[in-house]
Amino acid sequence: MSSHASPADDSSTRARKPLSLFRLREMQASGEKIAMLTCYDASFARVLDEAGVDCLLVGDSLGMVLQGQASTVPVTLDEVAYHTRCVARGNRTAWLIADLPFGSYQANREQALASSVALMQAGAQMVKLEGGGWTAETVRFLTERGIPVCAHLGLTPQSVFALGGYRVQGRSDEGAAKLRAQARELADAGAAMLVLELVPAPLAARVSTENPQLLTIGIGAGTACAGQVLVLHDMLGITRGKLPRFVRNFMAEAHDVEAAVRLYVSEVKAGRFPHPEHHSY
Ligand SMILES: Nc1nc(=O)c2c([nH]1)NC[C@@H]1CN(c3ccc(C(=O)N[C@@H](CCC(=O)O)C(=O)O)cc3)CN21
Ligand SMILES: CC(C)C(=O)C(=O)O
Ligand SMILES: [Mg+2]
Repeated sequence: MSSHASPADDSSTRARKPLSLFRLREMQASGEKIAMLTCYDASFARVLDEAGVDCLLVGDSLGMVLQGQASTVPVTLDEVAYHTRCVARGNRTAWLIADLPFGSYQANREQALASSVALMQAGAQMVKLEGGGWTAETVRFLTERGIPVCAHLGLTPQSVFALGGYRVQGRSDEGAAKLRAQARELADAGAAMLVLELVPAPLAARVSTENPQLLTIGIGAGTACAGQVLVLHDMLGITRGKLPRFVRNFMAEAHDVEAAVRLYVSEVKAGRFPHPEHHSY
């Protein structure tokens, strides 16, 4: 093989090896940002994978963007499993994460295990659950049984009715200290990844440096996390109504969906998204 790469051999078009937790940790160690998007079907999975998205999240946001519900609370395990099977068929190399929906893991550790098994058997490689404190025991139970877990702190939408709205979390000193303690507990319990949603950028930065064993993924959490995530329909400009400030419409700067997704990936990798002023708190 020639060492001179032809255009067709360029790294952006060359078939990529499937991502692993090991590879994601290498990326974090080398400072390469992780680009994640939500994904709910096979067609988008193929496009996102080919565009270089590192992680696909079958988010329970599907309840809002696909089903038209007012929150993620009505989403069922069967629905997430169905969309996970769809995404798994279209995906080739991206790391595939599925959300445990509301009510599928809160009862006890055994319920969380059964729900996680259903999502893993649907094709997920990692499950995500919301909240801190009581969840640490569940995270330990799952990780000890071979299930990679992503935790989720800050704005946890399944608790929207308890939180009183989609609001920035961890703004007070007490709130920030609590979130930091919960992140540490989740890391100690074996969580490999942590989504930080709608938290002040300095707090997300602090959690990231305090827990090097966690792959932190920010959404409205500033630039310091190991990676970023957005809801696919938001970054493609499809979502109607008032959008969170952390959203950027990449379709407005691109001629087709794949180009918009490629732009998102390159902006995340270059540290140009999120913009500290426009997309952070
Ligand atoms: N389409 C979509 N995008 C999302 O990012 C998303 C969902 N759906 N569904 C589940 C949750 C809900 N999310 C939300 C919803 C609203 C705000 C919001 O209105 N934020 C305001 C106020 C923040 C504040 O200052 O307290 C903002 O300007 O960002 C944020 C996150 C994030 N998730
Ligand atoms: C926004 C991400 C983190 C999520 O949990 C979802 O899409 O459900
Ligand atoms: Mg979710």
